[in-house]
Amino acid sequence: MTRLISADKSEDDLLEASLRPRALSDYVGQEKAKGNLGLFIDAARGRGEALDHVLLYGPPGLGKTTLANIIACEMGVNIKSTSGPVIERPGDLAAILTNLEAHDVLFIDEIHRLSHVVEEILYPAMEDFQLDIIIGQGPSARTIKLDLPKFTLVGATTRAGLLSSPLRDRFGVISRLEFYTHEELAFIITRSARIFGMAIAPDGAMELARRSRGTPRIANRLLRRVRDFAQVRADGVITREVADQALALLEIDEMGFDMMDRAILLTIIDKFGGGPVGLDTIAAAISEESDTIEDVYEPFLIQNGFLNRTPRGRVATAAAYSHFGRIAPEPPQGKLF
Ligand SMILES: Nc1ncnc2c1ncn2[C@@H]1O[C@H](COP(=O)(O)OP(=O)(O)OP(=O)(O)O)[C@@H](O)[C@H]1O
Ligand SMILES: [Mg+2]
Repeated sequence: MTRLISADKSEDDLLEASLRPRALSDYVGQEKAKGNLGLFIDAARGRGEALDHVLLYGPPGLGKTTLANIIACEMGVNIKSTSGPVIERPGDLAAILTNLEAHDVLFIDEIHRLSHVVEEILYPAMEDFQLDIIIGQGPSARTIKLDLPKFTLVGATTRAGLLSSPLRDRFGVISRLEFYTHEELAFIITRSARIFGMAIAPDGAMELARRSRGTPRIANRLLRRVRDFAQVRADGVITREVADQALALLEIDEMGFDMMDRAILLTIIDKFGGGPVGLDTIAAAISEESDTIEDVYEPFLIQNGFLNRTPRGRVATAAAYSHFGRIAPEPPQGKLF
């Protein structure tokens, strides 16, 4: 079963390609990343140079791929897109690199999943725009250096922490994408509704925004589900009431939590006395991958103060207890000093 709230891509997100903003000025929010990139893009264009390599990181669905495409568009260059797990051998990367044109953007999604041997090809390519190729085997093997066009590597990852430091150090621009505010999401939802030709009231957009876990991909997905509901059960207009009823039907609560968020928090609270409990233990208890919990669900729960990550494991906060109408255990008395 695919989760409605999941920030992962799924088939119906193909539709979202049509929702992708194409210019930096249409890209809502992320003022810090946008400000930096806008400046560097202007400077690079002014000098007639390739843009410095850019690393974008942040939870899924916040707009890394979108931003990579916008960078190429704003630079007026081509973009070649690939991803870490797809590039299996050094030769695969060499083939991609030698096919680039000057100033092109090479977008590598999930760059933390590049293999070591491939990563090593990337170092001289990023730094000196050179490719070291080994020809032959054994004693007769020799390396030749090939010059590459000056290109821009845009890397995206949900986990900057998993990047090796030599790789991270070769990026001139490192931008972290943040969760969106409700206002920004309402704006994105209204824009998407306009593109899809749907009728949505401002309070309907705001209600969806509030429940989208700070994530545009989820906002767009909820919009489509709620549209179905509005068509069948209401007169087609997405008002606050319609949004509310549709989301209740989809079991998405007022914080935007769905089954999986609830499972994570309630497991910690009910089965492990509020924690601390290790990530792997939680994962086993709810039959979900630790990586998925860490990448997709946790960031939002942590950022909004429902979950804490401590050296001894995950802990449910007082806010989590009160969200589920539970009484938080008293903190140990008299041990503070
Ligand atoms: N700033 C934004 N303004 C408007 N729409 C956005 C913005 N960011 C993302 N979106 C919308 O959200 C969808 C998901 O964005 P995108 O695919 O770029 O996320 P991502 O960070 O690459 O996710 P992943 O980590 O899963 O690859 C896009 O199709 C786009 O429509
Ligand atoms: Mg992406």
